[in-house]
Amino acid sequence: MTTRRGGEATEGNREATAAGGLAAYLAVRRGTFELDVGLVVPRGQVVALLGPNGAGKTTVLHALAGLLRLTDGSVTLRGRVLDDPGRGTFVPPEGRDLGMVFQDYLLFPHLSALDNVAFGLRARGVGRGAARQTAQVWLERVGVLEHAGSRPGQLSGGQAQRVALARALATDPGLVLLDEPLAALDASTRLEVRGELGRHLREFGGSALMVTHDPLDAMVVADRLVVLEGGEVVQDGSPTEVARAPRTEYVARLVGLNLHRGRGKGSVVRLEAGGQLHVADTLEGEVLVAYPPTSVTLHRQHPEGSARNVWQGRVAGLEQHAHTVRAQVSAPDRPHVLADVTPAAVAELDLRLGAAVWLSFKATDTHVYPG
Ligand SMILES: Nc1ncnc2c1ncn2[C@@H]1O[C@H](COP(=O)(O)OP(=O)(O)OP(=O)(O)O)[C@@H](O)[C@H]1O
Repeated sequence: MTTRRGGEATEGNREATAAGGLAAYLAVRRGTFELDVGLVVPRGQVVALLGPNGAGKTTVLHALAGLLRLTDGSVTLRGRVLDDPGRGTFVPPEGRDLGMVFQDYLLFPHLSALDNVAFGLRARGVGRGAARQTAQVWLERVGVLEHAGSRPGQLSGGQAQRVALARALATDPGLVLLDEPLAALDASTRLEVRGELGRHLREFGGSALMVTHDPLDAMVVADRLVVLEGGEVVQDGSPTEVARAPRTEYVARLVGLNLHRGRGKGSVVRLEAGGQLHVADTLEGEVLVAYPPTSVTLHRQHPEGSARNVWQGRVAGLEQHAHTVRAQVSAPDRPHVLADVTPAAVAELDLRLGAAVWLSFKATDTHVYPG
């Protein structure tokens, strides 16, 4: 084990052990892919793990669950070492103090909802009566007690999801792992379950880690977002921090902002992709500049007015987003810019792929922060 890795793990361990949570340093090699992630989740905290396809989210879950062995690093939960290849420690999945709500981790079809929830407790040696009693409490807590006697086949998606959550939490695990727990639900059920999920995960008494592709699920359910790209953590912060100051193009798209990298000097930022921006905050050196697509206006002629950032490009993409149209404007030696316009403006400006347009936005609509 390298010193750096050992050092990080020890520091994380100390923090999370004090709070009874999860401290992990995960190094996993799978063919050419390398995961290299430090993760501390105190008890009572819900972390959403986000990232593009192939970023390593499932690898993290599987490594924590013991379904995949670490190449290097360690996993400590509630002060107990679960995995540490350097010391030859490995606790198999069934010996870990975990609850799982995986997309493919289905309820047992032949058992009632009550027996599904009681199953995990029975497997941990709890007597039949006590297990069923605890299961009942949990079904009530997640709001599906009236379906206690139903088999999974008789439950709706939302009800089955609640039973799966009750099953995962009933054993009082130190950590619950969730893999896209809301993905299979229809829009209105999702809205309802999304609101409750965060509360249950914060209140059950352990740490929670949820993989999701949906930024809204992450923002509403989680206290903290951890974003992975290429097997590494590229951003870690509260939903508000991440939404306000994305650090990569992927995160910027996720939270719906334009993001450019550049070098600040006074109130001007010279952009890496070419050109320069006028900004309101002055920051010297490597910076990131973010601004919302709603602040960008498109014109057919060179615009009049006070906006300081103006250049010409061509429409390179048009996408319908609820009640607006998101246009991508590209120009040689300039960064791509997203602009939200109304369908009426699309018609009025005769916006179509390849059309020449001027874009403009104000210096005061930009947010500049260290890059
Ligand atoms: N069995 C395997 N053998 C070798 N490489 C693998 C294996 N499974 C996954 N990988 C590689 O590991 C990387 C991370 O995969 P992982 O499934 O963890 O990503 P993910 O973030 O969960 O992606 P998605 O959002 O698509 O589910 C990918 O590049 C993938 O090609």
